[in-house]
Amino acid sequence: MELVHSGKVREVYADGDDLILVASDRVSVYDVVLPTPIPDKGRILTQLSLWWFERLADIVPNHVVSAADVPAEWAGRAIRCRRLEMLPVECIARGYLTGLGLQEYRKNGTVSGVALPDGLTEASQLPEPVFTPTTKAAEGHDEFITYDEVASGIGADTADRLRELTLRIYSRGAETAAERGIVIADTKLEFGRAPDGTIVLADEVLTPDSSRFWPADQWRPGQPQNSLDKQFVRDWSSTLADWDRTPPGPRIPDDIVEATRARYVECYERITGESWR
Ligand SMILES: C[C@H](c1ccccc1)n1cc(-c2ncnc(N)c2C#N)cn1
Repeated sequence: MELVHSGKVREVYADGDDLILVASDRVSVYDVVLPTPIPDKGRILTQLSLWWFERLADIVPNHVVSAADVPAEWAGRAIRCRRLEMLPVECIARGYLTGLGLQEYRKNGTVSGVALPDGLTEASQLPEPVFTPTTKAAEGHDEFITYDEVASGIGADTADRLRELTLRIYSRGAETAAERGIVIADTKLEFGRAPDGTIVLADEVLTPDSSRFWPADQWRPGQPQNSLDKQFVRDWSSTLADWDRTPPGPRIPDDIVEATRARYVECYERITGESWR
């Protein structure tokens, strides 16, 4: 099986006409992959994606061929998916302002060309979710692009469809999570085009790796929010005086690994209502 794409925490292999998307147990903080695996992280996030794909099928078709027909060594953390012509846009929906979106807003009062109200601050909830696409930068951080730039790149109809789908999927996810005490502040989606031209939801969907998950009962606009999944690792890593946040990073202590694993289990169980087995 040929490796065709490698990301910080996932790989894509070619298998005949299909692809196999494999999620590892690696965790990345501050864009650095740490050397200590979080047991079951890959399985938990893969099963969460599958749960969302099923519940979003009324909104958009997806790329899943099979979650079972994958090599045994990757059982539970790999998805056989149909090969699509991926669209060159990171489709980001934001319901809250933070991260690079907040930085862009503070510079221009807009994000991806979308004007936002004055007076917003760290973790402000936006009046309504906004589509803030970025490019897929080969190196470094993705760049914000305007909706018009997306349209000039892939056509107005496709751009309109991506915006509509991104916002509908985010709203469905955010509403579902809010009922379970979780704020999904933003999410990144990727779409591809099937041979018949249909726009298909690909990649992973509404996971803590592709989205910001915050505990709703701790939401306090005006300050950085705790990440539901990664906060233990972030807090631990910020205590390290001698790590300059460059790879490979220090080994994560066992207690932080276990607490982080428990948070991924909690994300899965609270969102799906199912016990992690
Ligand atoms: C961004 C993502 C990625 C994942 C994991 C590691 C590095 C990159 N990726 C997805 C495809 C892709 N290509 C064609 N058809 C598809 N159905 C998919 C999917 N999903 C290529 N890359």
